[in-house]
Amino acid sequence: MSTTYVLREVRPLGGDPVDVVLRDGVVAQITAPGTADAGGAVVVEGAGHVLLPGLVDLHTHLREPGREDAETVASGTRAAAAGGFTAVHAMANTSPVADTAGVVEQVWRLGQESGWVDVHPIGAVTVGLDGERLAELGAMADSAARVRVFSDDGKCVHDPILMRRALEYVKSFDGVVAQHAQEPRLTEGAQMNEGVVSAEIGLTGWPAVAEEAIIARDVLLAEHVGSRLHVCHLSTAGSVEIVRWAKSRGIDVTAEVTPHHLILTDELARTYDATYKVNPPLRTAADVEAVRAGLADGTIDIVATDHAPHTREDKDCEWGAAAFGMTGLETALSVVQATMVDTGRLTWADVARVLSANPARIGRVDDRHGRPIEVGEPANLTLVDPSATRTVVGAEQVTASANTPFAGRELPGRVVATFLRGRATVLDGTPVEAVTA
Ligand SMILES: NC(=O)N[C@@H](CC(=O)O)C(=O)O
Ligand SMILES: [Zn+2]
Ligand SMILES: [Zn+2]
Repeated sequence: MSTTYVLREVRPLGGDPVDVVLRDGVVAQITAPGTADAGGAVVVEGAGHVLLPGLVDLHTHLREPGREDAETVASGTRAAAAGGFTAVHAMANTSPVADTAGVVEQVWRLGQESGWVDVHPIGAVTVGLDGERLAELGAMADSAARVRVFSDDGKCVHDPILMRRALEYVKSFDGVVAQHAQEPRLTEGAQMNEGVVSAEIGLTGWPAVAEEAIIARDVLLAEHVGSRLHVCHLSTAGSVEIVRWAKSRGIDVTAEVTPHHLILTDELARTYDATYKVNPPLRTAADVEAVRAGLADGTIDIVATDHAPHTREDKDCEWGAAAFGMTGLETALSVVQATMVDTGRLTWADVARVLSANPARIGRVDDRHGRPIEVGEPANLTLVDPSATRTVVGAEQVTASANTPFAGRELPGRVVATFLRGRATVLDGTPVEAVTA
């Protein structure tokens, strides 16, 4: 017998309060506030709390296999649940690279065993991420992991003929190529955004054009072959303009922005604290405004965390030697609330779209995730207290790594509870131990 939950006086998508009953893995009942029968059920008091579909991350680095010292599937998915997620797509830049059916099935199985969220492995586009030969995309698609998203993330598929072939290939199984848009020659030795700050502090710059040139090329390739393209972690005002133009032409492109690119700027590089070293780099305040506007008007489809855990040895060193990347699963929703909801640019219904329904659709897991909150739907849900505030402490994060850029910052909102198919993975803001699938 599974536990029945009554979510008392919660506000689905920020709307009017209702009671929501979860039983046998689904939303069993939605009734007037205070009226659901609590007999035999666990009651979660939710007055003022917003109920969202479980969040879906299209871009998570879980590091297993290969860098279990930074994160494992178990620790990363636990962090995901704490952040309100019920599904994550695990990037392929592991060791070995997830470029065969064997490796994606291994990650898929580890996800099943973890039980915190559904793990959907992303397959590499090229063998070993080396940009030279296409990986066995079809074998990964047909595997038990049912891969639909392919990416060499961490590296750009820069050879245009390989990119074209990949876009053509994924069409046969409704897949998508998620591009890490970085022209390699324009970014050799790059350490941060190219601009006023890089010139002043003397770090090698990563120019906006290196991102924009690849996105422009790829939307044209996607149009030419009639395929589906997804742009990872878009970060510049020019990139937003190109995607807006491509969509106006009917090109089948979707785009993501990370929480950190919605709030942080390259001014932080002046600290020389490598926590702020990330790829693509933090950009200018004008870029931050442009990506917020692009997210608000639908040019940017989703927020994806690009959760990139790294060990202290790889981050607590001089800027030039440090790894690129920052954690994000446990702060994503709060950053979206701070930058987009509390500023009046998105409603909670919009948040459900950009952090759940749209990523579920792009990753083709929308039969289970990103669903409307209705009777009979799978109970993949997250309950948020938007009036709470918290100060982020790196060492208190659930992820196995401490490289959060928000340490010491006060952020709004707190994930109170997360449910995966009606089972609580988080209650009272704390992961529920001993979960099994
Ligand atoms: N974002 C990063 O700075 N790093 C990512 C790779 C990537 O997303 O490009 C990583 O794997 O660490
Ligand atoms: Zn990337
Ligand atoms: Zn990434």
